Amino acid sequence: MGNFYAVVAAAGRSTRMGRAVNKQLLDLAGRPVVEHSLRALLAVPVDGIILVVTPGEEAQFAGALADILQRENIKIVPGGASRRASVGQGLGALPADVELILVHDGARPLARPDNIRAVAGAARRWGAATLAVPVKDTVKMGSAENFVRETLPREMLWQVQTPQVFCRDLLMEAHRAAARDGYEGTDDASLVERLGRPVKLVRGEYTNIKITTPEDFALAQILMGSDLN
Ligand SMILES: Nc1ccn([C@@H]2O[C@H](COP(=O)(O)OP(=O)(O)OP(=O)(O)O)[C@@H](O)[C@H]2O)c(=O)n1
Ligand SMILES: C[C@](O)(CO)[C@H](O)COP(=O)(O)O
Repeated sequence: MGNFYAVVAAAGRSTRMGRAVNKQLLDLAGRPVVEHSLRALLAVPVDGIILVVTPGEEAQFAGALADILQRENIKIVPGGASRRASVGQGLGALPADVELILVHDGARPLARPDNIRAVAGAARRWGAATLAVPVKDTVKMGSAENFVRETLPREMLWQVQTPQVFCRDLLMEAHRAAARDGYEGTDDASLVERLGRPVKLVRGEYTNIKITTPEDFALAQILMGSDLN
């Protein structure tokens, strides 16, 4: 298949990290968090990356990533008020001839190139695919008063990650429909699901964590220096 581009969403506010600086610019093993995410994609390889950052932080990202930006085909664009809007901004900056689109969180620095190749292969076959891992804990649905309503069937539950990969036309249609309907969702796969189209689950690694809270960052520091990822 033709051009394979990535959109990396890095335009969040890092509220749950509770730090003044964008979590994607924190130093993780000598590099900004987001640089690890970019390097994993470039190793796949992808043909180019649109890096979506918080409006007003473009210069900060450009400075922190100066070396890699000089060497690689990476374009920085400002994001939007929600993750869906930010990815939408990234989609708008893609070249016209892109056929396969990968969407990744800038805050997932531990994605492995072999897993990324696997999810891209599944998207080529099925149209849409996401990395995911089977849920390990028992998951219960709670009521508003915190009483258990239901124990969900664990053998069918997956914890969904990024990268998620899509054929261009399908992802574009899903984003147009979501924007039209005011549907935000928490990932891109859910925008495709609501069109009634299949999304293939590709088993990834438990180490592909998203840095959301300070304990995630501490865990990422441990994992980065270990042979577990
Ligand atoms: N308007 C937004 C919101 C989120 N993201 C990105 O989507 C990914 C997943 O979001 P999350 O981890 O929730 O990041 P934040 O929104 O920054 O976190 P918080 O909710 O704690 O503020 C992150 O890489 C984040 O930068 C984005 O590009 N644009
Ligand atoms: C896209 C994602 O990382 C898949 O797990 C996740 O849904 C992002 O959610 P968040 O609420 O924006 O952290």
